[in-house]
Amino acid sequence: MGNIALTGNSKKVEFNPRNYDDLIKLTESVRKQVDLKEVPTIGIICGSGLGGIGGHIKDAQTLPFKQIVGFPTTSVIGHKGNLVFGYLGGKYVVCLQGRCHPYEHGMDLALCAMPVRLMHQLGVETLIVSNAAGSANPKFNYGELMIIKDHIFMPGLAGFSPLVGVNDPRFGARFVSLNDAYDRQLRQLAQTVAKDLNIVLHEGVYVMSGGPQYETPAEVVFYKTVGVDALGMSTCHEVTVARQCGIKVLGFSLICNICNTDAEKSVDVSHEEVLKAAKFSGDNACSFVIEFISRL
Ligand SMILES: O=P(O)(O)O[C@@H]1C[C@H](O)[C@@H](CO)O1
Ligand code: HPA
Repeated sequence: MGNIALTGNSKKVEFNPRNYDDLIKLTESVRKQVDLKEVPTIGIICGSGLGGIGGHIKDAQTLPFKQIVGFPTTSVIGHKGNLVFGYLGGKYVVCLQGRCHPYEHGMDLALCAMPVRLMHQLGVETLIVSNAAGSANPKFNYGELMIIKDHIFMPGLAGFSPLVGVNDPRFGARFVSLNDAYDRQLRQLAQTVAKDLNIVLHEGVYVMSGGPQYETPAEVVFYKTVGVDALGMSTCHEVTVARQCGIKVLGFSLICNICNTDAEKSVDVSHEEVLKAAKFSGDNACSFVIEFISRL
């Protein structure tokens, strides 16, 4: 997998993630730096520690985020910060090997969801989005996978939506329906694939907190009470933008820790633990994604 040399203008240029023309310029700069073999109709976003998915891509061309003027950076360990193009499960894909979290970028949700708009410009029609998450469901075990059937977007509910601000209609509708945000047919296919691969696959509700702090036991109880199964700090802003562009979404969480609901118990959660779980179950996640793509 070779890196692509920086071409073009290295001068600092203003980039406004809410400006459609800026998105087109950024897309052109990606096209200039990659020799696209086909239209990538499938996009993948790798969650914490799940970048190994990108490592399975054949005939890969890798473009580091930092070589794309305007692209937000990622500083979180377990997120390499590359766009990888190539073949996975026999299909031509674009993979975000690592993501930009809103807590790293002053809660600029539009900036952090911009890579989804880029994928759309490049031709993506189906997005597979993944994350590492804590579990609030006693039936879920460490290292298992959960398909997201619905989400609660806490920052979005509090006014931090990537769609806040003047809407250029070229991005999509002003008011976006998030019914069926996680495509039912894709979820059914995911269940079939997991069964055939003998992988445990739950289905449940994912909540995105702003982070970067993990939840208190009282917050975990609160989330459990409102029907949350998995807790994380990403994904919902990306899915919101994907739905605005009309991209179909499959989302899944890798359960990396079991969330504590008892303030009398001392239970630490750490990013190291999260990465350990991702390493432990990363192979399952990779096989699942590859097989899923091959059946699309
Ligand atoms: O990118 P994801 O959502 O997988 O990252 C999770 C949430 C936090 O960024 C971090 C916490 O350990 O991992
Ligand atoms: N809470 C929020 N985000 C997370 C967690 C968690 O318990 N585990 C991994 N990402």
